[in-house]
Amino acid sequence: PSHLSRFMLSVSVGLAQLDEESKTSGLPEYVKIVEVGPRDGLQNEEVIVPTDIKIELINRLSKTGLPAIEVTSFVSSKWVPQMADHKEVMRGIERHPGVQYPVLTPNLQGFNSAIAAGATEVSVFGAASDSFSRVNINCSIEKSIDKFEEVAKAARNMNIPVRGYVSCALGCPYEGNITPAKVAEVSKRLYNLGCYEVSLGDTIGVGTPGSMKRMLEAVMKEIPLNALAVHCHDTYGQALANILTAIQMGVAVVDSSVAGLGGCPYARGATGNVATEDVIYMLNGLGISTGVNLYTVMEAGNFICTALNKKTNSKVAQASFNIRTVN
Ligand SMILES: CC(C)(COP(=O)([O-])OP(=O)([O-])OC[C@H]1O[C@@H](n2cnc3c(N)ncnc32)[C@H](O)[C@@H]1OP(=O)([O-])[O-])[C@@H](O)C(=O)NCCC(=O)NCCSC(=O)C[C@@](C)(O)CC(=O)[O-]
Repeated sequence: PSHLSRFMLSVSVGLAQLDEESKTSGLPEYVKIVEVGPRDGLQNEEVIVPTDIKIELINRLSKTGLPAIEVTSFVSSKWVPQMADHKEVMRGIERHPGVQYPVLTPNLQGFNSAIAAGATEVSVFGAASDSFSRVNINCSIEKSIDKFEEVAKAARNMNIPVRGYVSCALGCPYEGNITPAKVAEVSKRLYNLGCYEVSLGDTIGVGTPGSMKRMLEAVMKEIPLNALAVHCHDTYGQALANILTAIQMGVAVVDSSVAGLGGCPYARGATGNVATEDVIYMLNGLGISTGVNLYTVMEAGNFICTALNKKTNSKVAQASFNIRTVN
């Protein structure tokens, strides 16, 4: 719609000036967005989303300029039936040059299936809470590290990059508070076993800029800043503030989910991830480049929300589509 295009154009006109500002503000000039909607978003839908809809969503996201799209999980379909079509999705998507397509692999069995289906990047997912680890992947933190080491070893032999998640980095649905020291310890172990990047997950969205800052200060003592990402859920409405805090501390990789889809089946009450649209809008406003076209992400969000018959969680998409209705 023309008014929406005009709005986007006016936003982009201001970007050149803002770009100059970000160079002097101490903020990163570029932030990499890792789109997790097709996995973290769709794993939490009550209905099983048809495979062709997932493939179409990923294909649309691939055309937005996003540098990384988490595609699916090679986990047990008894545990997460929503991801049971992992092979078909992995094989069905169009891969665009310059876009990474990571998939979750909790153990060697998942890794081997992922590689057989054509995966070229994998993620292991640990937790800073032993209780959450047991509920989510059926083993202690200690045991999970052994399994991740097996994955990392196999991946190294094949030159497959491995990303690592630390869930419950700002709180656990079963244990409550998690100390920054524990998050730092698990992050360091993932980094040392070969994860090129560690994504710190506020799985239930309870963090605040204060707890984010304290947690990052502890983690940054153990692993390099350029190996850190943040993964914020928006349960308490703090996600953008938490991300801004992380960016101000130098973190330059942010996970987000188109239309704010998401949650974790093993963290009751956890709502969606921060919406990709809202993150891009904020970064655009800060003059930080992402290489991602906001409008086409909104279109992809509109596609999946229409397919799922639900309302977007993105405030930016809601506002933009409201402008359309009003005009
Ligand atoms: C991890 C397992 C598989 C362990 O499950 P397990 O039962 O402990 O595994 P097991 O080794 O004892 O094997 C039992 C059965 O599972 C099968 N199995 C074993 N491994 C696999 C595999 N990789 N793929 C497919 N099947 C597998 C295996 O073949 C066997 O099958 P059976 O003989 O009974 O028919 C299970 O607990 C599981 O699937 N959990 C689901 C984990 C999950 O996907 N959670 C949600 C994502 S995490 C998240 O959302 C947080 C994050 C990442 O977004 C960050 C944040 O927000 O904080």
